Amino acid sequence: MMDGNETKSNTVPVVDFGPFLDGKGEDKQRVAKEIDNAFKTVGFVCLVNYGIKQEEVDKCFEWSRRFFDLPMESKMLAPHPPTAAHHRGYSGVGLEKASHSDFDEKPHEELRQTPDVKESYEIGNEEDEMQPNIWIPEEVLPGFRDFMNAFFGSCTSLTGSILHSLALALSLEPTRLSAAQSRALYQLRLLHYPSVPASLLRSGAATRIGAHADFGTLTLLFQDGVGGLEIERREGPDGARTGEFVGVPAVPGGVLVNVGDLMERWSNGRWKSTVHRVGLPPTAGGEGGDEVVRDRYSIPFFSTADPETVIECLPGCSSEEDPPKYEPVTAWGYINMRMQALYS
Ligand SMILES: O=C(O)CCC(=O)C(=O)O
Ligand SMILES: [Fe+2]
Repeated sequence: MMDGNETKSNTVPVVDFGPFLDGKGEDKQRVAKEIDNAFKTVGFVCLVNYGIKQEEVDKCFEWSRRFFDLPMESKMLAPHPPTAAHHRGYSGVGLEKASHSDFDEKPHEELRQTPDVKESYEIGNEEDEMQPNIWIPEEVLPGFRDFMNAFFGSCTSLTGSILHSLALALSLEPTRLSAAQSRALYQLRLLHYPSVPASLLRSGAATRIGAHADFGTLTLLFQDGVGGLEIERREGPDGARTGEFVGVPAVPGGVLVNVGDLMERWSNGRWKSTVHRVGLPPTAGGEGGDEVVRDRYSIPFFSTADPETVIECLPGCSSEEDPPKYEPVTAWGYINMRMQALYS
């Protein structure tokens, strides 16, 4: 449950999603308000009882481990294409560099000097003809593809339920937001951050994932217990930015959900897309030690609106004092512009 104190100290509010999935009208309304509040002030919420069994999440982490444990030549049977436009398959350490939400070439070039020590595997909707999946051959990891497709379905369904709750918070038709994401052109990402000397992360010579905001509407983020995720602290009822980062420890049985830039835009800034990064876990030893930080796995699931959707201020998100701040843009035009910045 969220309360005022938690918001002030800016830990990510923990919300029990069970009553939204199974409860009556007033339960749904209460949960919707809690999520609305978390997105207004922090930009992140941690859901428990969210309808995907922990067993299924654990299995996904196991498959991820098995995938990344494969020899390089096997992983390279499903290589990420050299272009940003087709974002599927395996990327080795140092290939992708997260960037902040500006598109200025110069700072981005400088940012690229600091490598992200991570490898990733991107999976999309099997129906997505624009970006077909790039699987490793079935015999290399039998069952992997079926499992990932099923997990993709579970995450899609959870995303739909969260969108229903957000529509409720705005007093809109329950399907007002989910209908704009009906094609589920989403992205499931397996991430592995190999172990790395703590000194490199501490000095900034390397990062795990640099500070960035997500592009889409909502991201689900499953973390293991290693730690190191940090989000920019926001304060006050309008979630003002502070430029300071705070750690977000994993909550057992919880999934993080965060707002992306497209959703911030759609909601006219009501829901905040908060900058986050992964660095040195708080448990890493003291200054100057030569210890190695153990490897870390995480599983983000990125959702976005259907490409042709025009993203313009949602009903209930503007007023006379707070008129629409952004030009209408199609989801496709917006995401494309952001993807170019990643691999350029
Ligand atoms: O690994 C994490 O916990 C965060 C990953 C992330 O922010 C991303 O892939 O966009
Ligand atoms: Fe992210």
